[in-house]
Amino acid sequence: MTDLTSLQCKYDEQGKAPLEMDKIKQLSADLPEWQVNQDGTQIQREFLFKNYYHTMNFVNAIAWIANKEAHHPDMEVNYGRCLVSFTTHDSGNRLTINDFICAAKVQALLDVGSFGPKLQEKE
Ligand SMILES: C[C@H](O)[C@H](O)[C@H]1CNC2=NC(N)=NC(=O)C2=N1
Repeated sequence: MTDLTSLQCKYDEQGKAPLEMDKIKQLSADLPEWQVNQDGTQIQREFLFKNYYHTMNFVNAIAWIANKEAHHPDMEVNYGRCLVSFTTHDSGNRLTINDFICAAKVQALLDVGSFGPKLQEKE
């Protein structure tokens, strides 16, 4: 299967095409920690961090990805928590391939030392 992190968001017809449920299920198998909502319009994951500093470090990295890809998640940010939700507004708030590409890139941040599991453990 294609590694989603190796793809760039698409702004042609493919990037705007809402995904069918079969495709959503297939793509979300690569992102087991993320939840697709019941009607298949949003994918989200909650990330927990030790403190506000680490949370904001992560939020800033997500913002960098979002600006680079021109695809922006909703983020709910608390002291040690960030809820990241992707949907494609330009497609009537449906899921597109771009949501999965960006979710995979956010997920991959956890493999980087300065965002990794140690910083998500409570002190
Ligand atoms: C013009 C600009 O690229 C578009 O409005 C982009 C910006 N970021 C976006 N982010 C998300 N999540 N969905 C979109 O449809 C979207 N569209």
